[in-house]
Parts: sequence; structure tokens; C-alpha cells
Amino acid sequence: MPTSWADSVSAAENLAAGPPRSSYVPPHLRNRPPSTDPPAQASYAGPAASAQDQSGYGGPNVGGSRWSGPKNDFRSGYGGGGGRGSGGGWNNRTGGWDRGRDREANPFADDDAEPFVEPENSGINFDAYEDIPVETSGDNVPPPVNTFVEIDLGEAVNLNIRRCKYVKPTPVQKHAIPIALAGRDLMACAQTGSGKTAAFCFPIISGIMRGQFPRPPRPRVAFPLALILSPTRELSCQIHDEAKKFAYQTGVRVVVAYGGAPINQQLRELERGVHILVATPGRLVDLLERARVSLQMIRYLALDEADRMLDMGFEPQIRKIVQQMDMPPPGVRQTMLFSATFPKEIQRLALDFLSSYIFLAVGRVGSSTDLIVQRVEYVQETDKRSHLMDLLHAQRANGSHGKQALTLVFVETKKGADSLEHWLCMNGFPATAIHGDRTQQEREYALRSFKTGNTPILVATDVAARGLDIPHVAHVVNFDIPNDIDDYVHRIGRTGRAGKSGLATAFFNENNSSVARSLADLMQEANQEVPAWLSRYAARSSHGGSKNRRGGNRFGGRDFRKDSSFNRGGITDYYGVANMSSGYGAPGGYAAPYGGAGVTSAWD
Ligand SMILES: Nc1ncnc2c1ncn2[C@@H]1O[C@H](COP(=O)(O)OP(=O)(O)OP(=O)(O)O)[C@@H](O)[C@H]1O
Repeated sequence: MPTSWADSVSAAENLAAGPPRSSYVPPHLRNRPPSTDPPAQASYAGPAASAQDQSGYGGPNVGGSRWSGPKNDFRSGYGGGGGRGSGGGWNNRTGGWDRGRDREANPFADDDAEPFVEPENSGINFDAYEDIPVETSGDNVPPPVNTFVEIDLGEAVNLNIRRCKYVKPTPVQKHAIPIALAGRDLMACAQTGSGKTAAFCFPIISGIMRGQFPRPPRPRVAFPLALILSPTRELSCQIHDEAKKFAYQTGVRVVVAYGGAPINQQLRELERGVHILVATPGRLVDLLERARVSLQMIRYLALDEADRMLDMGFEPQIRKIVQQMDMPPPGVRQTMLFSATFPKEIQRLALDFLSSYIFLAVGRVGSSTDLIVQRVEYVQETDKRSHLMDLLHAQRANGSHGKQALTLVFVETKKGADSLEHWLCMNGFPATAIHGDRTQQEREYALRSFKTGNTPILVATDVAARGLDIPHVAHVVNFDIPNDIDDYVHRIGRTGRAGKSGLATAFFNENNSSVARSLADLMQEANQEVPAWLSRYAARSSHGGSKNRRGGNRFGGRDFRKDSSFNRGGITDYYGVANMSSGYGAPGGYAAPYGGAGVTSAWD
């Protein structure tokens, strides 16, 4: 475990040809050798529609993908190959979709050009994840896998996994992918930087490749099959970039729509056809109101940073999108919620969006292998700048800037971000800033400049707290500590990602007493050194901590269905199994995973 800034820094340092152009070929066939097989049936051939199914696409099918055709049947697909004439794919009046596919840019092309990219992702410290505690609850939980080979994602996706240089699945992927492939709804709580994006993207892409779906009913309207919602523009862009890699040459088309960018270009992209739409809620509502997107054919709904998406800021928009437009209801569509934190109130709200779901919690890494070293320093408000300057000078002295280590500094307000950025620049520290009052162009420029190391200090508000995967962020400074401990968890999670180590420093003073207890608890759970003065603050604070407390467990959330209050509340949803597994060599909790009594949770 790194114990100093210098250690942290050094630890942190630590086919492409498209198909021939021809008549319409269904997406999943387009990268395959020509076949003499007859074209598939043109219509949806999944399970019979249930009474609940208002959309006519078939009902839920627990234990298997809800809309898929026969496993490995690459001859079936969106409305079938050839059977729909040779005009091209969805929303495609002139075969433009095929044209688009011919032009599909290689999303891996830039990878080697990136200054910081390490030779391969297998170099990450996966051993750190081996003894991580995992808990699942819900009915008939499908067992986890240990390798990507065990998961039948299809040849094209497997190839992309290799292109991404992913050697083995991360713990959340080991559990979540089989659950999602079985067609189950899922609420997954796994620590920051642990590969949740792939955990929901792989099953969606694979499901779309294998499924048979009706032809979109109207031209000029986009009918995505999957919707991935995320709270910020930058995160949506990042998910889009990742999903394009995972879907490369599968024929599955991924489009992104987010605010602050010209809508016309996004409309043009949508018109060319879309299977997976990645969007921020605001822009999506706009597109829905303009009737340029219909959610009628949605089969997969994924909410990344789901707790943020369902909190007070976003909830009305999410309800509008999911419940008040034309999206198929829970049980017809498959819904997956992912985050590193899941407060109970949010889990309760999420019930409205889910059907017979599985709760998956992947805990924080154990003490000996903890990836993020957390420090809290007592700094008066007026001393914060000079203290930050000392830290940055020390980094320089350690040669970290020479090594391009990046520092992310979180502040509470947009004004504060502007002012600190200015001050840092005036004092010779190359800094940039990102917050909600900057134009999208400025935001993107700042992020790029930070990522490339041109300005190795980024001052940010919470707009950068969630989801952003920036390699080589070696140090996160909480210049202002957030009021909500979950925000602290997401912020420090910008470092120590994918098995790498990182350092997080927080400046604490009287103004932060309300989070003293939750902060001390969190640090203790992560086996971090809690300063005596912080423990005293924690003991003194009678209320603030309790609001934020997680109940002293090793996870970012626990299934609220286990609470006695859940049943007292008259909610009749049944959750029957609790499986506990620590480590993957001997998944004892999965010995009788289907309907068995399971293994009692460490929490019970
Ligand atoms: N199986 C894998 N092998 C190697 N690297 C992986 C694997 N899965 C994901 N990664 C890498 O790990 C990093 C973190 O992944 P991702 O951004 O999905 O994390 P996350 O869990 O969504 O984090 P956050 O909670 O902060 O949103 C990414 O760079 C991703 O490419």
C-alpha cells in the first residue's frame, strides 16, 4: 500500500476491415463470412406476449434473455436479414445505415496514441479484487463466472474484449453479466473504478445481437432498443466511447445525445439508426418532446450512477422518461441500475422501475489491498490555498509533474472553482476548471487538457465527481468536503481505478463537523488511519453522521429489502435468497444458488 505521495505517484505510473457493400445484411451478420443459409424470419420470434405486455414484444422470461432468439443464432436479428428488402437498417431510407457501418470508425485507433495508455489492462492489480466481499439477494440468482470465456457474449464482442485488453472480468462483471444475460432486473452496487460500464454494456450488446426485433414503425423517428442514462454530459460521452468499443463490428449502433451540444448533429446521427442510445435526461426529454425519439421498442434500460439519477434533482425527469412516455413497463423491458452507492431511500424509489430484481453488492477492497489511501487534514478555511500550494509543491519536488501525475481538486461552488483555478495559474500551477456554468466546449476542452497532462491540475465541482474514468489521476484533493458522504466516495473514486492505487486528501475544519462521523466511519471501514482529532469530532457530532451512515458495512449499500421496515411497510415484493461469497476460487455461496436457502449474510 502506498504510504506517501511519492509512493502513490509511482504506483499510479505503474481486423478492422468492414464487410463488402451489398444489399441489406443484418447487423450481427455483417462481419461474418458469406453464408448460404436462408434469411431468417422477419418478425419477432421471442416468447409469447404476456398479458402485461402492452407493447407486443413479449413478456419477461426469467432465466433467459427476454427477447433473444435461440442462443448463438447469428442468422436472426433485428427483423431478420434480407426479409425486409435490401434498403438497409432501421430508420434508413436509403441504406444509409449500411453506409454508416462501412464507415464505422475504429474506436481503438486512438488508444495507442494516448500518452498515458499503459501496454495492457492486464497489468492492473486484479489481485486486489480477489478477496473482495460480494453479496447477492433475490430469487434464483444465476451463479457468477470466473472468465470471459465462460460467458457466451458472441464472437464479435469477445474480440472487442481482447482489443480492450481485458484479460478477466472484474468482480462486478463476474456477477452482473450472468445475471443480466439471464434477463433479470438488477440493482448493482460496486465500488468506483471496478468496471460497471462493461458490466451493463456487454449483456445489452450481446442481447441486441441475438434478439429478433420488429422493424421500427416510422421513418425519421429513432426507436432505440436500449437506453443508457447517465447524469452528466461527460459521463454520457465516456459511456458512448466505451460502448462503441465493445460494439465495434457487431453492427450494433450506439448513439449519444446530451445537452450543450448542437441538437441537429445528434438528430442526424439518430436518423441513421440507433440500437443503443446513451443520453443525459434533459436532452432526451427534449428529443422525446420533439417526437424524434420513441421509447416504444426499449428492451434494456440502464441507469448509471442510478442513485444520483433517482435523487431529487433528476427524479422528475427520470419518471417522465421511464413512466410517462411510451417505454414498455418493468417486466417487459429489462432494467439495470448501477452505482457505487445506493442509499435506502433511493432503493425504495427504484422499486417503481424494477421487476423481481436481484441486488448485487460488491464491497470495498479489504484493508491490505485498499487502493485509495485516504488522508484528512485539519485546515482552516483561510489556510486552504496555502495548504494546497504546499501539497502541490511537494508533488513537484517528488518529480510527479515530470511523470504527468494528475491532481483533481474538488470544490463546492462554481465560483470557487473559477477563483481557485485563477489563483493556481497565477501562482505558476497549470490548472484548468470544469463546472456547470462553463460552456460544453469549455468543459470538453478542460477535460481534454487535463487528461493529456497539459494542465495536470483540474479544479472541479461535483459535475466531475461521478463516473469519469481518467487514467493517471494520482491525487484527489477535497479542498471543500462535500456534505454527503456518498459524494465523497464518488469523488475519491476518480483515483485508484481498475486496480491501481491512488491518494485522496481532504481539508477538514469546523464547517465539516456534520460529516465527521460518517467520514471517520468510512475511513475506519476502509482500514485507513483516522486522526484522533477527527474521532473526537465524530464522537461529538450527534446528528450529521447518522444521516449519512451506511450502517458499518463493507459495501456502498445493502439490499433494503432485508430491513424489517421494508416488510412492515406493506411492500409485498419477496426476496428469498441471500448468497455470500468472498473470493472467486470457492464461491461457497453459490453451491445451491437456485432457490436454495443460500448462505447467511455477514450482516445478518
Ligand atoms: N475486465 C477488465 N479488465 C481490465 N480493465 C477493465 C475491465 N473492466 C473495466 N476495466 C477498466 O476499468 C476502468 C474503470 O471502469 P469503469 O469506468 O466502468 O468503472 P465504474 O465501476 O463504472 O466506475 P465509477 O463508479 O467511478 O463510475 C476503465 O478504464 C475500464 O476500461
